[in-house]
Amino acid sequence: MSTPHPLLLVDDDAAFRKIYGGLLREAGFEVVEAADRPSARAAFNARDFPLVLLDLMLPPDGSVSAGLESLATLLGAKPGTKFIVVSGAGDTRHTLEAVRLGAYDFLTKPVDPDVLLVVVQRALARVTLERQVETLRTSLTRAAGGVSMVGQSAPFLAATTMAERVAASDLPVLITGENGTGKELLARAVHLKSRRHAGPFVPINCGALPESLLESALFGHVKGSFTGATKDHRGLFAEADGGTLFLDELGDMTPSLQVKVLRALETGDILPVGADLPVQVDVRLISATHRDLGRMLQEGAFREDLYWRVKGVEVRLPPLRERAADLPLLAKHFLNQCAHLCPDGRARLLSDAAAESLLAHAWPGNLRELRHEMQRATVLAGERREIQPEDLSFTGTERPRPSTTPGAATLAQKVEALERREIEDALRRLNGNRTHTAEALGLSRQGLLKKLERFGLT
Ligand SMILES: Nc1ncnc2c1ncn2[C@@H]1O[C@H](COP(=O)(O)OP(=O)(O)OP(=O)(O)O)[C@@H](O)[C@H]1O
Repeated sequence: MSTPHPLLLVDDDAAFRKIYGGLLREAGFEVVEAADRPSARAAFNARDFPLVLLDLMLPPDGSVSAGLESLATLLGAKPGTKFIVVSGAGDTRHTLEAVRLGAYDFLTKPVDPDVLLVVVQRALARVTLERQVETLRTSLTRAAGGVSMVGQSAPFLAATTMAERVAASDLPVLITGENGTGKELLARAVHLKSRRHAGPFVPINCGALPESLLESALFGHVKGSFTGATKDHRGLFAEADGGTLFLDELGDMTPSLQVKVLRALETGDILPVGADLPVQVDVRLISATHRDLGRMLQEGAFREDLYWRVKGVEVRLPPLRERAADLPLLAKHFLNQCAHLCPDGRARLLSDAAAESLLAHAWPGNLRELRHEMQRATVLAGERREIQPEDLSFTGTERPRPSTTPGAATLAQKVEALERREIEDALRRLNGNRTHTAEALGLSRQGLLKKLERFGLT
């Protein structure tokens, strides 16, 4: 992405700021200026500057010792920032002291413009490198145990930090968040960080099976207990013994099954369908839902006693639109994952324009949608090294054009045709009310509007 790097230029000499600020702007930096210590501190605290050019002798007092003290404070607050100290000729003792305190480099006035640019570029390269290392370190930490959860944004880190904290306990965990936000991946990470990590992790989607099948899948059955039960079946509670049972889409469970699950959790006993005697199991429960269980409680659609039993600790995974800062990182992660789809086996890169399109999109399908887009774009880019906006399905200029004809050839075209039909049907059913249609389809209103525009349904 071509956003200019922000740089803070702190000097009380207006002519110096004008000349060198202009030079740096010409070189592609976004330069923020400050003329005294208080305004420098305010600007520094207000945003993230990878680089600061700092004059030590600043108003209000002009004292070097106050300048050094303030350098130490600023460095303490954001140790990743690179400070380049600008001093007058003959000020060696103080510049060396500044370097000892942690300044990255120093320049002596009068500053040679070429030297300034070299020093600034070198410091910036250093910051970039250090940040990349930090990113890799974060994703490697999260990769421990085979689950790689990418992300550095504050809302994502709040969720994973909370999950890490509860992982070691045996408390039940309820993971909430929209579809595709990474709930199952987080559940696996919690399991792998728990004392049960060597035991089984058994996932089941409670919304994918009708009630009777789900009951027998969870609790097992004995041979002959119903037509088709030709042999004993242990059930997933029993399979998860000593490990973790992950109940995905818990909010989709019918009330009568909720009662049975509650009993199993309260007693640690499960009764296979058709069995006379219960079986004891030792299972940690992690559940997930994209539904608002609090509202379901009020509406009587979810049992309160089960709610408190499964909730233990609730971890909310933010939707992708709330973690835009993670988008470039995640896009790169998914592009790397599908490098094998490229003719040369090398991961495709995002052009600046494509990266901007990603940032402008609402991502109703969250990370799953992003992963799908990156796979699709990788294939469409073919021999091209960079992904362009037209490789993305939501830019409206993708190749090949979406088709709604029944004979549509590719999977992507068929999916799009289906999507369009579903939207048209829902709109008809709900008398064209877009808010209700978006709700019924599990989309944000903005997401629906984009699709309407893309499909020419506006
Ligand atoms: N932080 C992350 N880093 C990398 N990949 C991720 C991350 N979170 C999720 N993914 C990937 O995104 C996809 C969707 O994640 P996952 O299936 O865990 O979401 P979910 O919330 O359980 O979805 P659903 O609600 O539809 O069941 C998966 O391919 C998963 O590997």
